[in-house]
Amino acid sequence: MTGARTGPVHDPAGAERRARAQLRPEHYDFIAGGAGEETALRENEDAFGRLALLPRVLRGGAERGTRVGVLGREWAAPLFVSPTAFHRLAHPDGELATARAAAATGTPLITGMAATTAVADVVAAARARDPEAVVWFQLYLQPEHEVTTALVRRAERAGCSALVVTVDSPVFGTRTRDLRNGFHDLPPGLAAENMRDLLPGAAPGGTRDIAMWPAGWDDLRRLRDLTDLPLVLKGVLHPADARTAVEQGVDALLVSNHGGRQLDAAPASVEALPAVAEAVAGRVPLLMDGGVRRGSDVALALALGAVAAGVGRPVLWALATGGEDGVAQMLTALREDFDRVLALCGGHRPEDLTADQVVPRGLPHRRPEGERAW
Ligand SMILES: Cc1cc2nc3c(=O)[nH]c(=O)nc-3n(C[C@H](O)[C@H](O)[C@H](O)COP(=O)(O)O)c2cc1C
Ligand SMILES: CC(C)CC(=O)C(=O)O
Repeated sequence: MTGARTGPVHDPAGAERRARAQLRPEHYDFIAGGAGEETALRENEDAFGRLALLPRVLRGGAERGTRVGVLGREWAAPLFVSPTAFHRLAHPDGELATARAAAATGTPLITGMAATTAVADVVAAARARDPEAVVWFQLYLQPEHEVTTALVRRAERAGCSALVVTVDSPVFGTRTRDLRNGFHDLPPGLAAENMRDLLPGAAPGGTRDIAMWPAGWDDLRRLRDLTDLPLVLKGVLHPADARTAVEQGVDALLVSNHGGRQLDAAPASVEALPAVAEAVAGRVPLLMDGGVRRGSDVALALALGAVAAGVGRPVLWALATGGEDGVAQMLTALREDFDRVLALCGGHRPEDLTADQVVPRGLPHRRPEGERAW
């Protein structure tokens, strides 16, 4: 059979099940959980399930490629690793394993401020695999400007090529599972390493060290003056905010409901994407994350206006069960799955996917007068 599948099998549900069996229950819950009743969390995946892709046919066999350009760099595929906290909860090698796997597969990595490995070590691990590896740093603006400044300098010195400012977190979302489990602090030996020596008092130990704080557009302007790195705003869902962000000179947007961990009443990320894409009208690149589990999810996100889609939890499940190799296999399988979906949609390049190829599942609601559905 020509073109039959040979690579690693992509099995998102199985990966989570296997990871759950490995992890301490409160750590599994921290990763898997969302805010409130976990509606936004569920909706991220369900919303993709409500969308179908209309394939185009007879478009010929021009050479196919998955590369995309983002902020002046070529990415191997329209796929990146979203920032998630505390990778050493999932595996002793933590962020180092994730960074190596991302670099080895040509996948850009957004490393988190709440990492259990210092950003300099994360970037070094990635660059040891690929000197050209793309690593961005995710930042929560901090109430003390000096702390924000110190974090930005750490990211710059480490060699990160963009700052991803998470703006959906004026306060912490209600993490129902963490409250039930009493999970607030990292186990002994683990710390939010990027915060080391930035706060008075004890060594950094958990979620309490990272302030989620109601920053404003003024604070963003202050950050703009602080650094020449491109700024990406993460967590924008309202088209008016997207417009303001573009006017303020932001370099890219990451449309996200934070994996359903902040506002539980928020729409699924993919549902918010079309209005943001319309507001931005191509002036800056749009990234998205939330519920991306398979190649067709990436394709749907691209068709609706994103240039690339990110994965959060799938990375942690793969890390928990397989360390660096597990993450590399997952990223490879996801890229191959996307490549196949692209081909099946009649596309040769990611940009070939267009909004007219996205249709809601189910019978059409409106039919010409008097016409029967069957
Ligand atoms: C365990 C965990 C920790 C996270 N930590 C952060 C973080 O520190 N900063 C941030 O901007 N987003 C954080 N996120 C949100 C992710 O960046 C991303 O938006 C989300 O996980 C994407 O959804 P997915 O998990 O369905 O792929 C976290 C998500 C999870 C699951
Ligand atoms: C512990 C936080 C700093 C990170 C987190 O859980 C999140 O952003 O969802």
